[in-house]
Amino acid sequence: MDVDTRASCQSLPYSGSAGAKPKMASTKPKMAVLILGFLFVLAVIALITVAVTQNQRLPKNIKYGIVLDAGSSHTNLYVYTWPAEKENDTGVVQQVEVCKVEGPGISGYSQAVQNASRSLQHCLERAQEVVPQQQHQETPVYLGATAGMRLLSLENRHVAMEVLSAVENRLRSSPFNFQGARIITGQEEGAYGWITINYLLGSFKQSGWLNFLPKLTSIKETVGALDLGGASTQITFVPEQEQSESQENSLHFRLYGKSYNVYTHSFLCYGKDQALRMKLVRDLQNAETARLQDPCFHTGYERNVSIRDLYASPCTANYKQSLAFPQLHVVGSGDYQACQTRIEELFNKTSCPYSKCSFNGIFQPPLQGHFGAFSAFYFVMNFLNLSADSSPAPLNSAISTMKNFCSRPWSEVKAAYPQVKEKYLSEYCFSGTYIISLLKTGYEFSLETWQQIQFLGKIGSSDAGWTLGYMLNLTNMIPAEQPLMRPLSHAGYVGLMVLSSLVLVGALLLGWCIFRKPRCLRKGIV
Ligand SMILES: O=P(O)(O)OP(=O)(O)OP(=O)(O)OC[C@H]1O[C@@H](n2cnc3c(O)ncnc32)[C@H](O)[C@@H]1O
Ligand SMILES: [Ca+2]
Repeated sequence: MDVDTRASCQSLPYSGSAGAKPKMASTKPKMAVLILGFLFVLAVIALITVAVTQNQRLPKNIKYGIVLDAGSSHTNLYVYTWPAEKENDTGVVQQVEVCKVEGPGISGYSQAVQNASRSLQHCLERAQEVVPQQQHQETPVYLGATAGMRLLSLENRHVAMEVLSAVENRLRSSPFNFQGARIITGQEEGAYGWITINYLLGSFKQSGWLNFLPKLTSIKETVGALDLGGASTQITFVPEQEQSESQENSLHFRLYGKSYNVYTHSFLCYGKDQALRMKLVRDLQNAETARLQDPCFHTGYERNVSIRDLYASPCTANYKQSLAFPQLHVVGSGDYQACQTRIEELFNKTSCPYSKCSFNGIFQPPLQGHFGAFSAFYFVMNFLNLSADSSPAPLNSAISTMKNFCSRPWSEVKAAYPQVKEKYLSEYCFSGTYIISLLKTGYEFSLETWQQIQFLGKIGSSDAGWTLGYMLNLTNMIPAEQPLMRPLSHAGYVGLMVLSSLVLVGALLLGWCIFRKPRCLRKGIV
């Protein structure tokens, strides 16, 4: 049968006999339904339009922040960025730039203070390129100096302040919003490192779409932080026992609506450069000649060390003795076991005034949970291929790797890694052995708990370190209480609005078809 599709779905035309009056009573409700239906469809269209247009994302307002990490070995400048409207969310701040300042750390400029400020020039220019010009003035810049400056301050407070004010003047004259340059404490360094990695790993997040039911959301465990610098090392974690035996090692935080009792300790002089100095000074005590055979360097490796420089640090000053020779001639013998024995003498385990200590009589509660180990922990273990992504090589294989690496002659090592800086390459045997001793003997990681350590350099695009946590704290970006959040995301909200509107339209059409039975649905027409 041929059907005229154009006419088939129209309402039935009036078909009474000529001259008969139309039935007004039956058309009135029809009209009312039509008008109501029309208004309903209009309302649904308006609803969808409002959902889509009104709830549209505004163009992103990006903010920037700059932190300079004035470490003992060198200075790094970090540029962070985050969307302004989300600044209280966890995990939204990202590192977009790291610039390594040429030359030594600022504490190395004690003899030529103005050079410390000049050294920052290149990285400040780089930051001016990364941050859009119209935002320079509103972008905060902070400088935090760590163990190198702590040591210089102990040695000569006046010179340390001179260095600090020279870099401060340089930062003040930059187009950014200078917020301060100071020496941070070891406690702060440990705490901010812990905040950084847990912020980046999302450990503070107690969210999910069930935000409004906090009891049901899972609260993640935090991860401990292990930082190894050139002049100090930090250990920070949440112990099982809430009560601490030593107040100076305990910190309390309230972050995103949860309280944390954190243990932290910073060992000044136990960064890897100062630890090497302390070891050499101890070795020197028994030396009769200027030649020192050192098992922590490869056979065939030789290095001259100035005696004056060696004793110039507060870490070694107590061992000062007058020697007949101005230089120490270090000759490598590449023996892991002997090296480890010498290094372990640096950890005094003889007395502990608490129920439990790490070393040097410092309180440390039993290790708890997973740990992220960064800075030199990562540089060294990564070079030695001992920093697998998920869990590290077992302690025993780390030890055999070290035995094997230390025993390789220097000529062979140098030829195998021509692209690696000689200063770093020559010290990987010492550094790897030191890391194992510090973790195993110092902090008492066992074969089992060693597996809980993850050596990490970056988390996402951000370096693991104290700088991000420092900035988050100073810009008040970590709220004490969980910020109120909408139960649905933007996309979820728009989707749900559109879906409900479509369901309403569908229901209306279906109702129309069933109850009004337009001609098209009548038997014989379709
Ligand atoms: O925290 P402080 O103690 O002030 O020191 P820092 O901040 O300068 O210390 P880093 O973490 O930057 O570096 C720690 C040590 O690792 C060394 N280092 C840096 N990059 C390295 C690499 O690629 N391989 C080996 N060692 C490296 C560096 O010279 C330091 O001795
Ligand atoms: Ca550091």
